[in-house]
Amino acid sequence: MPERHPLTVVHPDKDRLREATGARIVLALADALAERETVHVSLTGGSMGIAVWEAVASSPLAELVAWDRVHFWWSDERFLPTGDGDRNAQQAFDAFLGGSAVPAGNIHVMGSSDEFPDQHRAAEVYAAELAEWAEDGAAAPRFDLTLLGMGPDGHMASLFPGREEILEDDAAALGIEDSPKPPPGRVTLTLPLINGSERVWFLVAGQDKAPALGRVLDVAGRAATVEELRETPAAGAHGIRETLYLVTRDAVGEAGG
Ligand SMILES: O=C1O[C@H](COP(=O)(O)O)[C@@H](O)[C@H](O)[C@H]1O
Repeated sequence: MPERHPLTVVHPDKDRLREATGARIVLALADALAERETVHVSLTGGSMGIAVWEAVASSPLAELVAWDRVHFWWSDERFLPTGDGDRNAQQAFDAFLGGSAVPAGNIHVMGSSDEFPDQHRAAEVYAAELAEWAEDGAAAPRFDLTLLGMGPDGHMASLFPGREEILEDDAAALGIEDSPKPPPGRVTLTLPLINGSERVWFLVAGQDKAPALGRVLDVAGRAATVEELRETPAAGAHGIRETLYLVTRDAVGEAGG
């Protein structure tokens, strides 16, 4: 197993986290595009997961990126009708994608409740779309960058604590029922899929997340045990090349934020 060298970058507050991460995203994409023709990014929802794309939208650096060569995917989605303001894709569209030069064909949204009978079918179809873009028989394209949020309960994507979905090692995507965070129906990528990413960046802000983030950082340099994964699913995610925890001061239990 390759060694992990996670890095935590502490920002004074949410505004600085948003601005710094917006710039970091643009530079990482520009670097990745210098290495290969097509770059794949996996987005997350949540407060910081959307705010950083507002920062990209207003960044003068954004012109460094050939947006027509970047593909967008999601680590999870709320199973709601197309256009619902609570859908992660809709929020990303409003924050950045809608006003960007990214072609519609590069935007791979997870299925919505007006298109599919249930979230399980939406997950199967998303897994098939991922496989279409994979190289060499893999389950998905290699994500150059995966952004993740984390809830105060330690969930990431739609992989929640105290449940078995975090241990799924076969499917690429899963339908989730009875999510403890609304809405109850969701679609999520699985942990092995997320861990196939070159870079995984967690965006974590707020004092309420300090206990869960503490547990994640305790195991960040090694593989989490099954018990640790069940208690804090976010503790299982890491990138092949890089794992970054981009956090606010209060999220690591310091004053401020
Ligand atoms: O519901 C969700 O929550 C998490 C975390 O959101 P946050 O607002 O606490 O940062 C998010 O990462 C996930 O994509 C979303 O569906």
